[in-house]
Amino acid sequence: MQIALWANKYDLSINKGIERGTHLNMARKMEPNVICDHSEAIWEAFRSNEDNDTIAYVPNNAGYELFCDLCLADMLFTKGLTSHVTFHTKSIPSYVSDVTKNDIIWTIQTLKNRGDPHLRCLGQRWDDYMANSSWEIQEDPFWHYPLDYTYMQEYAPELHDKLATANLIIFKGDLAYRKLFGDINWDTNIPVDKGLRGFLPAKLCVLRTIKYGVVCGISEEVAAKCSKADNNWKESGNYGLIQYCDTIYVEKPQEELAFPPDFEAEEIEGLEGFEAQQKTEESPETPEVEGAGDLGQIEEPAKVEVTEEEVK
Ligand SMILES: O=P(O)(O)OC[C@@]1(O)O[C@H](CO)[C@@H](O)[C@@H]1O
Repeated sequence: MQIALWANKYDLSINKGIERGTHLNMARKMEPNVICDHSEAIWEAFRSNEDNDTIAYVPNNAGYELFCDLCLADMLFTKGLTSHVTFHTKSIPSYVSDVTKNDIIWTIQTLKNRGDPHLRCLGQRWDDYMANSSWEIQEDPFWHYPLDYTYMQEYAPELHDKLATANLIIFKGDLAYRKLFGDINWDTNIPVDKGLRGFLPAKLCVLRTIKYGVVCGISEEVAAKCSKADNNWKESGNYGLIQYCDTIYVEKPQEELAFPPDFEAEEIEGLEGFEAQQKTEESPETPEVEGAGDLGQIEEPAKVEVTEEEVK
């Protein structure tokens, strides 16, 4: 999970420089910077499931982050912790590197044709999982609507119902975090279930490096330690969260929010014309890039002294 978490550093905005083979080392180095770690509860959710072991995976950036997400899904699948994975993708990217269905297909096909036998083997295995429907990809335009996820049930009920069939939903990345927690400037110590404001189609977890000010589930003490270690801790991408929720917070404060979206369902449906237009445009073939797969230069992060008890 930590490997998939720290792969979230590699969005196009902070990936600079080229350095080979450093992701595992980086994930090890960054371990103390996971300032909220609900991994045990997540593993327990995998272990305790009785009749439903489907996982819904909501990936974030294409490229190296997606590769790590596929590796995590592969590990859960091959270890028997799930027998089915649905990858939920945006129909069109909100941010240039957001994963689409084509990115997953392209990644798998590219791996299948690599010279490296390990990568080829992964590509072949994932292609087989797709072919026998153990893995599937489901696109939905809701993911790129300007709506936080509390609006899913109303504006994308089928997507909500599909997520509700999962034992666990894995959300990746900063943007998903903002949409989960409504882009609200919460006090960091607001409990995760409260921040979700009733959005809980199934048990969920989020793997996110913090790149923006929305943070929940962190005690005041831990937040103070982070600020002391790094003034820029909410934007640097050097602090990580592995958070879990399986309890519905009943009170719905949605009406009290200052900025409810100011448009009707028909206007959202109007987006369909735009999507149709996008689909008719041929996407250019992706060129073979020198050094593709290399990782970004890793800056030494400021370490935060947080005790094991504090991150749980
Ligand atoms: O979502 P990701 O890839 O982890 O984060 C990339 C990012 O640019 O996208 C978000 C929305 O613009 C920002 O909060 C964030 O900095």
